Amino acid sequence: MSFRPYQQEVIEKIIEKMDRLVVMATGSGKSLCYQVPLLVVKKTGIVVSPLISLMQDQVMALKQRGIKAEYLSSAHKDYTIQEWGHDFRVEYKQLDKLRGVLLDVPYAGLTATATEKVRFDITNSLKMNNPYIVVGSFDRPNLFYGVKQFNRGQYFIDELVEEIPKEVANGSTIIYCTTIKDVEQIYKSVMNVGINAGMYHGQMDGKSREESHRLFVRDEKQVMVATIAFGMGIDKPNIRKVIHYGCPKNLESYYQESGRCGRDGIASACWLYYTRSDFSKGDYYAADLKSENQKKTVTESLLEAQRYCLTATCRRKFLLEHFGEKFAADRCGNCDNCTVLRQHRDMSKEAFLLLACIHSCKGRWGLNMSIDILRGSRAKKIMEAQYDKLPLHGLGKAYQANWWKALGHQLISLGYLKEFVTDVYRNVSVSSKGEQFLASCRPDYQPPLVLPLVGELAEEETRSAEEFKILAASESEG
Ligand SMILES: Nc1ncnc2c1ncn2[C@@H]1O[C@H](COP(=O)(O)OP(=O)(O)OP(=O)(O)O)[C@@H](O)[C@H]1O
Repeated sequence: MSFRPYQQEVIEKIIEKMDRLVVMATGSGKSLCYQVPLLVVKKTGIVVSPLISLMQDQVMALKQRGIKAEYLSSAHKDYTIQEWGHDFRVEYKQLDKLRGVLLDVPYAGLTATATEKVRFDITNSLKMNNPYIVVGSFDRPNLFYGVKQFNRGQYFIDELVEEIPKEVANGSTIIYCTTIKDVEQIYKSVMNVGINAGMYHGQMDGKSREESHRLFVRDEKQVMVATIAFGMGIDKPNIRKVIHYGCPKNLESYYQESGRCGRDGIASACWLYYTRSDFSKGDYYAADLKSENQKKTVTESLLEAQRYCLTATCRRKFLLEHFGEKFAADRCGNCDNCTVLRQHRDMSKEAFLLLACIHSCKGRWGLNMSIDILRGSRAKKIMEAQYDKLPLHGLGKAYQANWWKALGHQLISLGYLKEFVTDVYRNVSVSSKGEQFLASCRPDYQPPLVLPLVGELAEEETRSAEEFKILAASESEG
């Protein structure tokens, strides 16, 4: 066996008793970096893990190789660290106390998703002494990334189940759900079509979870339907598909969970299915949080996950840049946005209306307000602000609200609009690029703005575009 990038140097440094911080992609082989030094120096190591399933997985794999290992876990609760991306886990901050007990023992922090701020927090909180820091690429080139919009209901579940390979030889699949109720429903549907599936969530007792995990790892269950309790650290080489049924709360979780896919390096796919209501769960996620700052962070993180779902540009580039890694090309050629041929259309007129309306609202509202104005709403808040008097009021009736939202999100992802969080509210304003576009427009002329028809923009496109043309013509005649 030869080492993978960084492994040898990291192993050597720990043997030299240097503290280390290792940030390497999912599936890149971080475990070896702390396991091998212990075997070489023949000493016991303490591994602190954030998830019970991760401990089970590691202990199981070590025992299979004849290495003595045990785990101690909290009795009932499955800890997850969704906040990993923005804040270093509070309990982990206490690990520096071990410094006074375990003298002359090197510390190693290993993660797949730490941003620069979190790296600093880790080395600081663990009082790392002149740590050796390794930051590898986050890219997983063999993974295909794709996103689809869905509407809740049995019809969609049947469609989703159809996409699961029926042959065990085709590898296994994980379906991540956002609620236990969804896990149970999808599990039932998968079993109904004769696919041998397992289930894993935090309300199952420890024994059933362990059994379910074991059967999946041994290929006795072909599909695992799970909440994110079955997440980080699951190391099964032949997972060919990771499906997210519902948008995750943040991209750190998404990267970790989708990172279970294709760990043997063979081409595999990560599909994320979102439904629009997923994006309004920010309040729910933030409900238990005390500080305004934490609430804002959760809202912003969900917003970033929403942007990932709605972007029409390269998904890999988007993900990598989220983690602060520059991806030189504009297209990776291995995501839906880079490979699917999409219809395009000149949306200059519609973009002009939306930008002009948002401009009139002066960044004081979210996207929905401008859409309501364009669609001619006479709701109280519109009348109170006298937005019904704007010349744009009602000019966008021909399109559904969701169509306008999809256009708005495209304009955000292309930099014509900026969405930002104030308190916990999401406001939208016109960016300088959008201002430039507006400056080049007149009511009867807009320079071409050709956009791909993604998601809801593609739906009802022909009918609405025709109606819009008729409406626009009658407005200009009148
Ligand atoms: N040098 C190597 N040669 C071959 N296989 C390796 C090597 N290093 C690690 N692996 C294998 O790669 C897989 C992924 O390794 P590991 O579980 O340590 O990844 P990780 O970096 O901890 O990922 P994650 O952050 O996603 O949990 C494992 O199956 C491991 O056995």
